[in-house]
Amino acid sequence: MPAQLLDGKVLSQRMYAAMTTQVQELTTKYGRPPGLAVLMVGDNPASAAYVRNKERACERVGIASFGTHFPTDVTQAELEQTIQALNTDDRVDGILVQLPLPGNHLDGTALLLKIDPSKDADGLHPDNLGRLMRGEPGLRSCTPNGVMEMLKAYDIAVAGKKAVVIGRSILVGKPIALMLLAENATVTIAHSRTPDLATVTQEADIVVAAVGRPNLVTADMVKPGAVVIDVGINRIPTESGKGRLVGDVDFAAVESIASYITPVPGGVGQMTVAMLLHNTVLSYSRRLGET
Ligand SMILES: Nc1nc2c(c(=O)[nH]1)N[C@@H](CN(C=O)c1ccc(C(=O)N[C@@H](CCC(=O)O)C(=O)O)cc1)CN2
Ligand SMILES: [Mg+2]
Repeated sequence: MPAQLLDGKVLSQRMYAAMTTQVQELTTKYGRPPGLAVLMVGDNPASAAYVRNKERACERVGIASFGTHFPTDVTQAELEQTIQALNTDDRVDGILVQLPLPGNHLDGTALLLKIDPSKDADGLHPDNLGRLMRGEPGLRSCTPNGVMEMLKAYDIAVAGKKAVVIGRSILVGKPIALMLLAENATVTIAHSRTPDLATVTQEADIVVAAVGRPNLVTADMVKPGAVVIDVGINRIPTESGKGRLVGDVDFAAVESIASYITPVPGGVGQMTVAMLLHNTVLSYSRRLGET
């Protein structure tokens, strides 16, 4: 029997519907909508598309967006001043810097440190990452939080399960490992220096692939009945020249072995934007003393 799809499209639509009502009520109560500021530098086409998706999603649920687009040669000081101004702008509840930054002249970590942690919609400030590590409330990073939301929505038990996370990035690998641990999974983090990756993943009840390499996870690496979460986003060339989006998992082969699997597109990526909006509303609510 093929695996059941974990449908990020359906789940994110459901979240948007609920958020639309919530945002309407909050806007009436407090006299202003929640606001999200996205800083985009340069013109990487994929980043521009993600930023457009974020702005469209905000518009759909009634969140105000304050997008700022900078040329590639913007200075670090100019970006830091913009962040400082957004920190004190009462219309803004969430701030994020779209990644990756172009060139080598900008220090992304230094920019993140400038964001007021209570407005850190991406959950990437060390304060929020530290809160995650300590199990304290804070803003959680969007993609990992979206994965946890998917597992919850499909009633997939995590406690007591063996989870293998492939990838150790600060954006996905490390935070998802901590979130699975917080839900009492036994977590292994594998990476490019892990010898014999297949032996490690074959043990897993839950596999999370977050590396950015097409077909990294093949059928022989997956235990029958495992839950497979594909966080990879890889655009591969096609004859038409348009390119095709694939994840890190050989979907066609793994689908017949796993119990649940996320598609790409239409899986985790959809949840990333939904969780960003969720964080913006959460930050607004906390800043106004709602929660
Ligand atoms: N500051 C940040 N930068 C980046 C993040 C992030 O969370 N914060 N994540 C990625 C890019 N990203 C959001 O920024 C993102 C990636 C993918 C999707 C998505 O909806 N994917 C769709 C397919 C879309 C397509 O066809 O290209 C899907 O999987 O269905 C949304 C957001 C790196 N940078
Ligand atoms: Mg996806």
